Amino acid sequence: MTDTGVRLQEPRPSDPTSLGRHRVLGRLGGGGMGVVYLADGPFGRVAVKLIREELADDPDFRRRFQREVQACFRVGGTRTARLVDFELDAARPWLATEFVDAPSLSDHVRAHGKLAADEQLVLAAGLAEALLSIHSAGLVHRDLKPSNVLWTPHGPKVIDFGIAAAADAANLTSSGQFVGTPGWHSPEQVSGQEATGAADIFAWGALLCYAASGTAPFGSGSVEVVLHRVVTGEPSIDRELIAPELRDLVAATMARDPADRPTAADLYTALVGTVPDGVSAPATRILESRPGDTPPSTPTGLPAAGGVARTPPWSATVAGGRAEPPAPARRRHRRLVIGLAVGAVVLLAAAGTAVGLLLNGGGGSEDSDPGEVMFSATEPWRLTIDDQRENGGDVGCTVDITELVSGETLRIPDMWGRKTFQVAQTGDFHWDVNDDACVVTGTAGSGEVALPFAQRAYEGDTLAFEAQGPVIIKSIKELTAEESCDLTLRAVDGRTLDIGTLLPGQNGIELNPGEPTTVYLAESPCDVRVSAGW
Ligand SMILES: Nc1ncnc2c1ncn2[C@@H]1O[C@H](COP(=O)(O)OP(=O)(O)OP(=O)(O)O)[C@@H](O)[C@H]1O
Repeated sequence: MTDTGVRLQEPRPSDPTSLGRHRVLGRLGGGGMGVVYLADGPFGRVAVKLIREELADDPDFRRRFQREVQACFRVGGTRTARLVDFELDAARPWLATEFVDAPSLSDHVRAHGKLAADEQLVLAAGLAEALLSIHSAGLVHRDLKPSNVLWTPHGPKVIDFGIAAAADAANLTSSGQFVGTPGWHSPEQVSGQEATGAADIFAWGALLCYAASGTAPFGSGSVEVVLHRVVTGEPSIDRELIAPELRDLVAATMARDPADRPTAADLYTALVGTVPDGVSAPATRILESRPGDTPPSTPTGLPAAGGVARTPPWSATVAGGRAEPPAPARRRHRRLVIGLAVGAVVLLAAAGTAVGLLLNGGGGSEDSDPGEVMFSATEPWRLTIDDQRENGGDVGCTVDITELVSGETLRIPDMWGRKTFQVAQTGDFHWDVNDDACVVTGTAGSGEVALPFAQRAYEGDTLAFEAQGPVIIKSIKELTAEESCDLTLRAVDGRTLDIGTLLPGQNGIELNPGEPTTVYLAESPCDVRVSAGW
C-alpha cells in the first residue's frame, strides 16, 4: 500500500529491478499497453510504464509511440501527470511519469459512491483544464476513462494521455479484439473513424455522468453490447443527479456529431469560477518530491505539476487576485518599469553573496499590507510563473517584480504556460500579476539536478547542476531543416559562460563552463537532454 492506500503489488521474479535510473518498488497494475511500476530514482517517485513485448516488436507502434511521447513532453499544466523520463530505444521502451499517490476515479467511486455536486464541479473544471493542456500540445487522449483519472484532494489528474494513439497505430483491433474499455469511447471512435479532440470531449461527458450517478452512461455488459449501445443508443443521463451548472454542458458534450460538441477551451471557459471555495476532496495527498530529487524544470519546493504546494518557511506563493496587491498609497518606492524580455531576468543578476533566502509569506512585515507577498533574497533564487489557463486565454501573464529598496520593477510580459527562471539579483522583492490565473512562486536556491537530465522546450531555465567539465546537449527529437536551437550556459550568478546553436543533423553540441562550477541552461527553445559526456 502507498500512503493513500493505493494498492501496490510485490514485484514478480520476472520483473525488472530497475528501469533506467528508476529502482522498481512494486507493481501498480497493468493494462493493454504494458505493466506500470512504482519506482524511485533521481526524480523521486515515478510511475513507469513498461511496454509489452509484442507491441515493442511492432515497428508501427514504435514509430508512433516515439512521436506521441515527444508530444507528451509538451503537455504542461497542473491537471496531467507530468512525463519526466523515458527510454524509447530499449528492447522494451518505457516512460516515467510523476507518481500521483491517489486512487483512480473508479476506485474512489467504488469505495465512496457518487460525487456530490461540488465535487462534480471540481472534476468537471479539472478535466476541462487537462484536456485543454493535452489538446494544446497537439495530442488527443483517446482513452479518457475513470481508471485514467486520479482523484486527488485538489481535484483530478489525468494519466496515460496520447499513448493510446500508438496502440491504434499497431492496429491492435485487427484481431477483432476491442482495445480499451467500452463505454467511454465516442461513437465515431467505435465506428473506426479518426479520433479528434471531440472524442475526448465525449469522454468528458461520459465521465461526469459516471461520477454523478456511479454508473456508466452506456451501462455494462459484454463488449459487443456496450459498443452497440454507444453507436446506436443514447447515453442514459440522469439530469437530476448532475450538478445544475453542468447539466447542459454534459448533454452538449455527448452529442452524436463531433462537430456539435464544445471544445476543451469552451468547457474550460464555461467552468472557470464555478468551483466553490473550500470544497474538500478525499483525504489523499500527492507525494512530495524531496529536495534535490526534483524533476527537470520543476523547482524544489513547488508543487510537482499541480501537486500539493508544500509550505516550507522559505516559500511564498501568490496567485493573482487571491492576494491583495499593495495599496498604491502604501508603496514606498518609485516604480520603474523596465521592458525587458523574459530571458533578461537573469541579466538583472547582481553577484550577491549567497547566505540564504528568507521569504516572508504575506503580511509578515509591519509595513506590508495584509495579503501582500514580499520576500528577501540573499542568494540566487528561482521564479516560476504559471499561466494556469494553458493557452486558453489570449492575454498571457504579465508579472511586475519590484525590488523594494531601489524601487526598480522588472516587467515580464506575455507569459503563457509555466516557466521557471533563475534570478541572480538579491534584495527585498514584491510582485504583482495581471490576472487571477497567474500563479507566481519564489523558491529558495537554484535547485539541483543530476546529470544527465531532460528539459522541455520553453519551460524556462533548468535547475542548477554541477558541471565538472564540458556538458553535452542533444535534441530529444530530430530537428527539421527549419529548426535550430540556441543554447546558453550560465553560472548561477548570472554570468554567461558559453553559447552555442544546435543545428539539424547534429548529434549534439558541447558547451564548456571553463572550470568546474554550478551552472544552468538558460531557456531552451527545444526539448533537450543534458549530459556530462557523449
Ligand atoms: N502517474 C501515475 N501515478 C499513479 N498511478 C498511476 C500512474 N500511472 C498509472 N498508474 C496506475 O497504474 C495502474 C495501471 O495503469 P494502466 O494505465 O496500465 O492501467 P489501465 O488504465 O487499467 O490500462 P490501459 O489503459 O492500458 O488499458 C492503474 O491502477 C493506474 O492508476
